[in-house]
Amino acid sequence: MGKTTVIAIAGPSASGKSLFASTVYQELVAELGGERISVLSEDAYYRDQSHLSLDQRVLTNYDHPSAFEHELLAAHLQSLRDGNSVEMPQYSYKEHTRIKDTIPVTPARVILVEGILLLCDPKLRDQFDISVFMDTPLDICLLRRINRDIEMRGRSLSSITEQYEHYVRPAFFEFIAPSKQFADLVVTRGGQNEIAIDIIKTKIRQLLAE
Ligand SMILES: Nc1ncnc2c1ncn2[C@@H]1O[C@H](COP(=O)(O)OP(=O)(O)O)[C@@H](O)[C@H]1O
Ligand SMILES: Nc1ccn([C@@H]2O[C@H](COP(=O)(O)O)[C@@H](O)[C@H]2O)c(=O)n1
Repeated sequence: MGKTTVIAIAGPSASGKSLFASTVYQELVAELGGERISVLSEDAYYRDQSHLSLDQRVLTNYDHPSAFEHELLAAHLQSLRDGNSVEMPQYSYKEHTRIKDTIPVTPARVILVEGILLLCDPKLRDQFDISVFMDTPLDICLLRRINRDIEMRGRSLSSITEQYEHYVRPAFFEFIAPSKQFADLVVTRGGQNEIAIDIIKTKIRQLLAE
């Protein structure tokens, strides 16, 4: 296997990062097979809070860098670059903590990693060869987050709007928007921007052909 290339996909919550990463991954796996591409999620590296009660866990600010174990994500990316498999944690948005199971991730020629604060952290930025920022307007993100969090994450409308006002929106202006400067490619509209998906797929095909 040649040198590993890590592609980061960052941007606000519900901007389409997961959809973008999974579309690129699934379309390339259908075309080329899955052995040479892996996907990681920053959300899997939210800190374990199993020592706290559920009432205490809901008080955490999940949009602040301190909520993530970025050291572990950076270490896992380095291990994958070094040719070693890692056990990626799994996270429950309903329980607000990690679950016991992990997912084995094998070293791959191309690693896609997606998450809100990836480009804010210098030790993570050092691990990225290509960085993409999903520049979806914040009002569209909010509408998508409301639908997704009610359907997929077991949230009420009032809990979503309260969390959004106190934590999600402030973190966008303090951490996420300023991190756009570190992106190589800025993608408008979200996870269904077919031209942007095609550009990343073309780059990955080139890397896999080297
Ligand atoms: N371009 C788009 N058009 C319509 N819905 C979209 C688009 N991009 C993403 N979505 C939807 O918005 C929600 C949030 O997208 P997701 O990929 O989970 O965002 P993120 O990973 O950035 O939080 C999901 O339900 C997804 O299907
Ligand atoms: N227990 C948690 C953990 C995280 N969140 C929110 O998830 C967002 C990041 O994930 P995306 O898929 O939306 O990028 C982040 O904005 C957190 O507020 C949560 O609500 N509960």
